[in-house]
Amino acid sequence: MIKVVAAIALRDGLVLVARRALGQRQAGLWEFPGGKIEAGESEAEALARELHEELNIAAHIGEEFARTQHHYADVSIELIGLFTELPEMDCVLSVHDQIDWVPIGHLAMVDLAPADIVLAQKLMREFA
Ligand SMILES: Nc1nc2c([nH]c(=O)n2[C@@H]2O[C@H](COP(=O)(O)OP(=O)(O)OP(=O)(O)O)[C@@H](O)[C@H]2O)c(=O)[nH]1
Repeated sequence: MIKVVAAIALRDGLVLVARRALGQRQAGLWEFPGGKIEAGESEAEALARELHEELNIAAHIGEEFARTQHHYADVSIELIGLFTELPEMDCVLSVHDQIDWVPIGHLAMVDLAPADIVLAQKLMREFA
């Protein structure tokens, strides 16, 4: 089971999603940005590192929102969503080709990675 941390960034009823670029696993699908936890890292440290690597931003990582497990054909992941505050600055994309702030209530219409659907449903229940 691979542990993956993902940013749940909320602002004025919107949530941040990012689209995986061509050449990535699950290319074209949207996700909450983040990545795998490396040896010796806490969940928050891993997410801060990933957001710096992927979006070139220094984020403040907060409490856990939710965690869920998903079994893909070739890999099983535990996806851990952590509330994240992003600075008001432009992101520089590397593994994504687009980012968007979408109304939380519209998450059902976003083409999300399958593992993310449980988190999206909880966001819609609690914040939409
Ligand atoms: N970051 C992220 N990964 C997700 C989400 N949902 C989901 O199924 N995943 C999957 O979890 C895995 C995380 O991999 P990643 O590619 O983002 O992580 P990483 O940067 O550490 O990977 P790498 O250095 O091995 O390329 C991928 O298989 C990705 O498709 C999500 O919301 N955020």
